[in-house]
Amino acid sequence: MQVRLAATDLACLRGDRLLFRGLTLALEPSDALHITGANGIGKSSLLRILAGLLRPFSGEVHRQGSAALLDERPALDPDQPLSKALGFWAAMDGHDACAQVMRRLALDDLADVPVQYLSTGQRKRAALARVTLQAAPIWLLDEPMSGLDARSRRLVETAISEHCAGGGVCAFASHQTIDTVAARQCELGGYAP
Ligand SMILES: Nc1ncnc2c1ncn2[C@@H]1O[C@H](COP(=O)(O)OP(=O)(O)OP(=O)(O)O)[C@@H](O)[C@H]1O
Repeated sequence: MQVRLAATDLACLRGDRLLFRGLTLALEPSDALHITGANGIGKSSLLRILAGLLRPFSGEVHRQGSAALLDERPALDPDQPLSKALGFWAAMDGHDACAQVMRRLALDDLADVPVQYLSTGQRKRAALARVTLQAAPIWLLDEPMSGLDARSRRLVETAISEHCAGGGVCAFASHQTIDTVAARQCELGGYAP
């Protein structure tokens, strides 16, 4: 799999606040990066910069391969049953792996439940299903473990380790460790001018 995610000398300004600067990273196939730091330090901002959704104040991002971002907005139609909401995106992405991905994330029993009625943990697994269906080699996951019970946590950990074992890369922001991957650490410490 041709995949690489690199960033050079990144700085991020939000409002009038410089969140971080001088951040350089490079992820090769099968690499995982665990982004840590206090609330508001800039983890989500960094993931959005890496995804190409937010312009860095300075520095550059290079992506070889497409990226899928998991954040609070999974872009699943709230009025549709989960299988149809996911199926829409699977069709857009040109494959029919929906049932298989739902099974792997233990979502089959929720196939007929409208997205808006999913619980926090169910919604998180549904969002990861959406990311999985994108078949992008670069995963950018914002708090993939928050709100999950032990069983869901294992499912998500397995999905991430399988993605990396298959040659994908994964950068994730989390206050929790993910036991199944040997992730490098990127601690955002804040910038004191
Ligand atoms: N659109 C915006 N304009 C100005 N400031 C913003 C904007 N979006 C976020 N911020 C600020 O940028 C800072 C970093 O936010 P970010 O969501 O990246 O932090 P985080 O490390 O992911 O936090 P958490 O752990 O709470 O999720 C916060 O102080 C936030 O208020």
